[in-house]
Amino acid sequence: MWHRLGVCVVRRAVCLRSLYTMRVNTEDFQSLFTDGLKGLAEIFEKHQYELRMAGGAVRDLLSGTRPTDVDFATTATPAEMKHMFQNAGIRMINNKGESHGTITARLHDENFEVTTLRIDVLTDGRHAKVEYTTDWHKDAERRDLTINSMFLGLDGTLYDYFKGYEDLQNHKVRFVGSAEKRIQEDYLRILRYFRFYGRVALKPDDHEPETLAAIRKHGQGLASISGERIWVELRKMMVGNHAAHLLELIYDLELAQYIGLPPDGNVEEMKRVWQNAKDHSPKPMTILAALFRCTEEVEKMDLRLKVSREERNLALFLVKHRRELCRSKEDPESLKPFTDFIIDNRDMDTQRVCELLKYQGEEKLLSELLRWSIPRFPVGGHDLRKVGFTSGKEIGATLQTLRDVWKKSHYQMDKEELLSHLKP
Ligand SMILES: Nc1ccn([C@@H]2O[C@H](COP(=O)(O)OP(=O)(O)OP(=O)(O)O)[C@@H](O)[C@H]2O)c(=O)n1
Ligand SMILES: [Mg+2]
Repeated sequence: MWHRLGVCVVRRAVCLRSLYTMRVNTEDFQSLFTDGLKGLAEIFEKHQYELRMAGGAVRDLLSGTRPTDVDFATTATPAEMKHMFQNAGIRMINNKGESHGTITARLHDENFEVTTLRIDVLTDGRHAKVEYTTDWHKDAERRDLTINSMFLGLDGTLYDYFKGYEDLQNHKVRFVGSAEKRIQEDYLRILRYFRFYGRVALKPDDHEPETLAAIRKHGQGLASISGERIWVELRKMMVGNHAAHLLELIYDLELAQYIGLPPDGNVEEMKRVWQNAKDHSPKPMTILAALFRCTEEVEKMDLRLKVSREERNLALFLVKHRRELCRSKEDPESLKPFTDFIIDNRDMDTQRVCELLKYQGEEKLLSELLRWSIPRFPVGGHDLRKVGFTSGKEIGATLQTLRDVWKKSHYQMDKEELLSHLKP
């Protein structure tokens, strides 16, 4: 499979502190060389600082996907970079990253984030105090997973200090060195592990026992991580492979309570819902909603994770309506209970009901609803005034009656037909 992707063009194994190098020259790699990147490469070369792609982008390129954003690493310090960019008249933006070694340069309308190689000298599970280095191996060593610890030179040379490429080929997710140590440096890495497992592993439940033991041992550390960061990871995990297995594992490892999920979540229901929905790109919240037994649990989760208003409303909607808003026993093929519900609740978007159908595993009704568009009720207050109604209260009540008639007609009746209902 890897050869098909055209990754291995030249292989040269160089034994240098167990460094394994080879050349990458895929179309995706070549396509990254925009005028901006060429300019960036030139200026680093001119000043004889090394510049390599780092982390996630290298992982993505080696697994045959074009990275959405590329982080760069360099031997130049932030001060050296600033000096170099200033002299070359290159604009730098948002200097917020500078304190942890990142400079963002803007070339040909493109931003390039370049981070100085570093060692984490002090970590508290959330933040790190860093020291700059020119040692690539040391920078790789402080990264979370072997598959995220590789660098790629702009000439295509892969620098792989911890067998990340081998792990990627074997679909293995492993921490760099000691899992316990890496986790204690940043507890969010527990969720990152799950997220990347969903991306890389072929089957569920193929974890290294030591990794799971380390996660179980340090799970409580997640309590100190901000809800926003947790939700970013959890949401990405939910759209990857093996999401139900990973959520169940979160329960088995007793992590749920630290990340805003109900400690006694309904895991069996969640697994059922995942089976129902997995082929229909369910929203993360559609699957999570199955864990909640009542709306109070949704509120608690929201307090911790600060999900978007839309996500919160979806969870509340599913928990409230998952049982009673369902296909009718008499006419199971009919979409009508669902479309009536949408018509009755004018602020209800069709999407939310689509998520409900995914939750319930109603494939056929789902594809029908996706093709359905909300019909417009053809009568307004002014129409009733025209035919002699004056009292607002009466107009309101009559409109409601006409709405019911219209619904019974499967939204087929036009204005004239509906108004004719008013006449004796
Ligand atoms: N808690 C973390 C977060 C990040 N990293 C390192 O920083 C790189 C960049 O981090 P980030 O952009 O957050 O993740 P990516 O791996 O690039 O994944 P994505 O594709 O989601 O951006 C990672 O590859 C990894 O080497 C880490 O070691 N520990
Ligand atoms: Mg990234």
